[in-house]
Amino acid sequence: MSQRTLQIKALTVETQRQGQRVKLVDNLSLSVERGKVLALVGPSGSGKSLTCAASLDVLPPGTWRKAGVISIDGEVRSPSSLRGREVAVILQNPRSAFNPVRTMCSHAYETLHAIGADLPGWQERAAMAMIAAGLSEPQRIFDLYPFEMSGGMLQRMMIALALMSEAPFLFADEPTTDLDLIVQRDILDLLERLKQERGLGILLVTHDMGVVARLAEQVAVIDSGRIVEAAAVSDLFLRPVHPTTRQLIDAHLSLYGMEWAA
Ligand SMILES: Nc1ncnc2c1ncn2[C@@H]1O[C@H](COP(=O)(O)OP(=O)(O)OP(=O)(O)O)[C@@H](O)[C@H]1O
Repeated sequence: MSQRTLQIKALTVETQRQGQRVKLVDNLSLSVERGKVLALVGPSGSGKSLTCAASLDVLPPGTWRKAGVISIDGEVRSPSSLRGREVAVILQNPRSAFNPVRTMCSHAYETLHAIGADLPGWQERAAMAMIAAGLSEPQRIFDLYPFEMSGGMLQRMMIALALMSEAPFLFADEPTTDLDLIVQRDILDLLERLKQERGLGILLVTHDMGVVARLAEQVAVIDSGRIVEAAAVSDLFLRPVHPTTRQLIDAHLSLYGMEWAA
């Protein structure tokens, strides 16, 4: 494992509202290690997705990165150079991430072409990634269009596209949100296996504390663009300090009919 740690330092993202500059992400720092999952949790609109987007230079129009440095093992990197090479991405709602008029084969080619890996044998590389992501019949799936696949299959395909790049880090933004419970469990199992077998370093964006408990070692809690608490998962569940953390855990416990032990 050559690259070990991806660091986001002092990231600030701004927008303009009624003539005023507003910070959407405020001086945020995170560290993602190979073979580990760091969960970035927080309420809706707290800045989770913008943190990922700013780190890869794909911010939406009307927002910009005001400050912040991304480095791998201490070497400063331009965010756009990381995308698809050092950092692969999977998103929620896989259906909207695919071009409806292109087959899976075409998507695989495009992914490999974008990183200069569209070399002879690219189809075998694509097929191996698809098998690793749990798509056991890659030759059949190559010919399918998105509308011919279930949400779970599409999420596996998105993970396969991420694996094709052989990037050491993965940003997974709400990867299970729109999937049914059984598929959610399968996708979380798959991410866990990829973390262990490939040593992927995963930044897992979620507001679901169940997903955090299942997959992450470390958690950073974000509220209004700022990290308000960071801890190992077990410590965070046992001794949450910040009110936002307590709210997230309370909501999770009440959803599943449980209460605090003390
Ligand atoms: N293009 C944009 N222009 C202006 N403000 C934006 C833009 N995109 C997002 N925002 C604002 O930035 C803040 C953070 O948004 P972000 O999408 O990062 O939140 P999030 O934590 O990922 O939320 P969710 O869990 O709902 O996906 C929100 O207040 C949102 O309204």
